[in-house]
Amino acid sequence: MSKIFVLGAGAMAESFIKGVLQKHVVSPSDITVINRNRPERLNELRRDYGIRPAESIADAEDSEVIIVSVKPYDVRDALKELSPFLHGQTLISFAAGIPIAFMDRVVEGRAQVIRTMPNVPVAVLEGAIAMAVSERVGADQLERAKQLLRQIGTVVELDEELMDAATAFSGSGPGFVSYFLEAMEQAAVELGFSATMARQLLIQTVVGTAKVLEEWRLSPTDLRERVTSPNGTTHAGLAVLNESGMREAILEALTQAAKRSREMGEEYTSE
Ligand SMILES: NC(=O)C1=CN([C@@H]2O[C@H](COP(=O)(O)OP(=O)(O)OC[C@H]3O[C@@H](n4cnc5c(N)ncnc54)[C@H](O)[C@@H]3O)[C@@H](O)[C@H]2O)C=CC1
Ligand SMILES: O=C(O)[C@@H]1CCC=N1
Repeated sequence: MSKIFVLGAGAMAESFIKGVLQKHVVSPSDITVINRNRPERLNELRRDYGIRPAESIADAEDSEVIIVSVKPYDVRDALKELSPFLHGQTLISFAAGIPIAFMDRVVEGRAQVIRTMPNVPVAVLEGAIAMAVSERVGADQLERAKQLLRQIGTVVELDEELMDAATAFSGSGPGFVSYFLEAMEQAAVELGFSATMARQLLIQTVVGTAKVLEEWRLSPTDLRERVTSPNGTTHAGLAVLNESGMREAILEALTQAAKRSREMGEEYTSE
């Protein structure tokens, strides 16, 4: 694989680096990372992964792939700084909400822009990666980008108008699932468990559930029905969740998350 330049050294960038290095698709010395704040962060990443801290943004010039992993409100400035060093490289953005047309405009067409919404499980090669591209991206570059991202997760290409929704349930998804688990863990503690003991069973329950859904090709409705015995324990618990409006709350949570993605796109790209 070619050289990769990573712009921004936060949580999502680290997950990406961890994932691609596990697959040996690129060697650590071929990953150059730049960060605006906290220079010690680059030393941490060098120590943990062997990546190369960038000397300056100009180092992007030598890379074939550039990962944009700065916060949405930093994308404009980051791309402006990057722009003089672009000459057709593939630019893969992780930023929530920021449209392809805006990025194309800021870099004045000097890069092939691919908008993605990955999630943190790319670090363990179990990412869910939504991807949108414009017609400006060449077939070869698109294929190479997909090959890279497929190493670290499932890639789903979709129309850009669906990216805000994908951001809500797969980008933010690990946060929502963790929230549910936080509540389960708290309940387990109330029921007499230690948090550590409960977590062991809870995490395995989520991993096992996901695997059954995937391997047996069941819908969540099918699996829920298999687990729910008439008048049994699951039935008793689900009755409470239904009465409490859990389903409506989830719908509203994802609607608001998607709306926030759209809003960020508008807020941080207005001239
Ligand atoms: N954290 C997550 O689970 C996910 C995040 N994303 C997206 O990934 C992007 C990064 O998110 P996080 O890693 O959570 O953020 P973060 O805040 O942890 O990291 C962003 C880093 O970018 C650096 N930065 C800002 N401007 C820069 C510039 N001009 N040049 C170089 N470095 C610069 C900051 O110093 C910071 O270390 C965001 O756009 C977010 O929407 C997407 C999917 C999931
Ligand atoms: O919360 C956020 O805005 C980012 C985007 C998806 C996950 N984290």
